[in-house]
Amino acid sequence: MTDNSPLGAGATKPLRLGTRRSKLAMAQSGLIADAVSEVTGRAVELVEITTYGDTSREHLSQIGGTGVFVAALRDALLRGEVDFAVHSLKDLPTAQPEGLVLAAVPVREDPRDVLVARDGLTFEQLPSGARVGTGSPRRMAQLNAYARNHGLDFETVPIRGNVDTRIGFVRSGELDAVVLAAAGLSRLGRIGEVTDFLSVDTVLPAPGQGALAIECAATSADLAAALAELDDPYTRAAVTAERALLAALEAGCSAPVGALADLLVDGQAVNELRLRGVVGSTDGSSLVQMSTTGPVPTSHDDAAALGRELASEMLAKGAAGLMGERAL
Ligand SMILES: NCc1[nH]cc(CCC(=O)O)c1CC(=O)O
Repeated sequence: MTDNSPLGAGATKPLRLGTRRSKLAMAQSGLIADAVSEVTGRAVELVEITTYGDTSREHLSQIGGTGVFVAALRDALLRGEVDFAVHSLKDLPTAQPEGLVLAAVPVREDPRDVLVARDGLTFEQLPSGARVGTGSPRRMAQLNAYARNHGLDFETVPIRGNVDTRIGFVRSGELDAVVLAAAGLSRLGRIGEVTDFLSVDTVLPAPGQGALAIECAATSADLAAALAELDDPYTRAAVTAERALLAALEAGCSAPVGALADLLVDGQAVNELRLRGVVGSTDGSSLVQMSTTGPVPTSHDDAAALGRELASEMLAKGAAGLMGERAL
């Protein structure tokens, strides 16, 4: 049964980790490669796979948003060209494809968004007319809503590109600031360039932000079991709730939806999971922001139920109307 499985008896070749070629993907894959090598006792080699998202200059919203970076990696997994893959969980479509399993969700990094601004500027210090780059409708909606509510008048500017490109807009003086995920910068060793960490009360991160997903073929049961040693049950529960919220809103990864689940700790005991969600129009003129709590989930279904529950409350408050506004 395990004859041609990657961890089967007699298998001696390195495990093949399919990865995008971007610096961020390589950094993430490198970290997981080391961890997998440790739990399996096997060498891991990186196999570079180019995706349409890596070569296209179009805006993500135009090429379909959800999953453009992921499809090629998944095809390689399903064809058996690689044994496993590492994704940024926030880029992963919520539907789990037939034939693949989410073998592990390791401990999440800092989920927050951050500002990289010229001259060390913090968010509150952005001057009137400052140009703040982000390609994310979620970030735009929340930044613009905050500006409206606090009398700030910076301008959000749609951009795309990898981390180097985006920070480059600030270094060249084209933009005053850009907004990025802390986790990506941290994995690239560039967290020192952050000039402000945005409170999640101001900008709620994308569902799954800061977490990685390790995926393999469902037929590689022994590999999936070994990878599961890298799973963190709390991170898994949190991102399951966040992604169930996203799915129930019928929104994709480029929709203006933020979600963050975290554990509420009372004394020493972890006793509740809180889930916060936000949907907004990209100009920030309307925002549906809600929160719920439930017992710490002990199953995938319980975690997902919390997400669905909050989604239906948000839909009752008009969330669907805001998500129609997909354009940058
Ligand atoms: N959309 C691209 C993307 N996908 C994952 C990360 C960062 C790492 C993470 O959130 O886990 C980034 C860059 C960013 O948003 O700044």
